[in-house]
Amino acid sequence: MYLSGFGNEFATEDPRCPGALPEGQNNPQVCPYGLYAEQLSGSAFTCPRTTNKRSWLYRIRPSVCHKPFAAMQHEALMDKWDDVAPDPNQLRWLPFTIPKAADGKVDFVMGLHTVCGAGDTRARSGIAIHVYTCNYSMTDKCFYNSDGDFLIVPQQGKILVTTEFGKMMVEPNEICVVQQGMRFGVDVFGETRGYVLEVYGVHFELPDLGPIGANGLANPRDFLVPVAWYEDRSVPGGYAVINKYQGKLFSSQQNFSPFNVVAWHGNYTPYKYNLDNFMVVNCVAFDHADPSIFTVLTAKSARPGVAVADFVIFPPRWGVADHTFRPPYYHRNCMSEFMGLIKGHYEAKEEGFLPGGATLHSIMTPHGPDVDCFEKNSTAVLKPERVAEGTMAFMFESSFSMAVTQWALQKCQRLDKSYYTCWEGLQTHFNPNWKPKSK
Ligand SMILES: O=C(O)Cc1cc(O)ccc1O
Ligand SMILES: [Fe+2]
Repeated sequence: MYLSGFGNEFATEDPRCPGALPEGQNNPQVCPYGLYAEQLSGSAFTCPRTTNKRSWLYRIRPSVCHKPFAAMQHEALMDKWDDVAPDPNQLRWLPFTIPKAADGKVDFVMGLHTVCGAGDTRARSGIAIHVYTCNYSMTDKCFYNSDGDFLIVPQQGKILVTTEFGKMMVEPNEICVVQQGMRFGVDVFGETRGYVLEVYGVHFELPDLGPIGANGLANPRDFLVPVAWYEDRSVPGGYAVINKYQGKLFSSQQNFSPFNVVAWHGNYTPYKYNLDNFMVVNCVAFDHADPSIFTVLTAKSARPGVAVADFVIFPPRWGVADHTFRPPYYHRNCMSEFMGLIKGHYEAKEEGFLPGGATLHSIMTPHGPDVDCFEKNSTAVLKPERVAEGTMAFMFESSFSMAVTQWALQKCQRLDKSYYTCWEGLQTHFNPNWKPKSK
């Protein structure tokens, strides 16, 4: 069961406790069912109404009942970018390795590895891109991020995301967003892998549609929000609340489940979205449109039109452009482009870029179709054609210049050193005697 709509004001009660939401006020002297009222603020109190975000949670015990936080070891999570040497090369990773259950239990939090990022969690400006590879459900353990929002892209294995707001089942080809501060746990059902885009200090929004009009791309009604669900469970052995704070992990113990919210209302929530619902808009005449037409969500910077990060997808669609080289053009970009593949293959590179792998084309690093793609599409008969059928590639595009972690460059051992060779065979076709066709 889900509520629907992007950024709506929602109100939901676990059906076991009708009337749990106070009527007409947020802070009654005594809340219904003897619950505690707790506000979770996702924006400054004074933000304009259009960007003001907060929710009221009515819970069995408030979040403040916990033992002190202590630092935890986690070597693969990073937010310090200065101790890695810059590398402007085109980078490609083979599918990131998922730990086998026989080699040890790894849950979502312990399976998070930072690939690249930029900025500063303390200055509240920047991004990080992580992958998660795990084989075990978080047990008597939840996580929350003080540094920013997580946009989670499952690639292999569905994940059951239990949050303070309720539960979301998120399958590959769906995404979910868990915003700053929201506590959540992840259950897995086998070997599991996915990608995470973290943004510090901003939230994701639907992009403006401009001349497209009132409808299209990701429609607000297709965003799903969990309904209230609680468990009144004491955990005498200790329940671990893990916090990412200024890039480091901390753990604190409490003796009850944090998923004890009986009812909540507000507009600051986790949500999920099925990528099949994306209404693709594209060129129906000639030329290749820029990939911004495929933006699902954007985290805006203060500069008009410049995103901290965009989440862009390359969904199945028709290719119909006349007298056009239809695949992506060769280009250099003032933005960083990190790409991942959920399933199938990517139209600019049929080989080498595999589901569960990734590429990074950094600021002004040239890239584009490989040799096969160029040759094939330079001579193809241009009839209407299904493009990217059965596939789903995506891009995290950012205005930040990102550092790549030691883990991603070396430790993970998935960097494909031969990536550059996919362009080496591009021949010159230059013919100085070429003449325009007489009309
Ligand atoms: O580099 C890429 O493959 C992503 C991309 C796709 C596209 O259609 C146009 C520009 C672009 O950066
Ligand atoms: Fe690109």
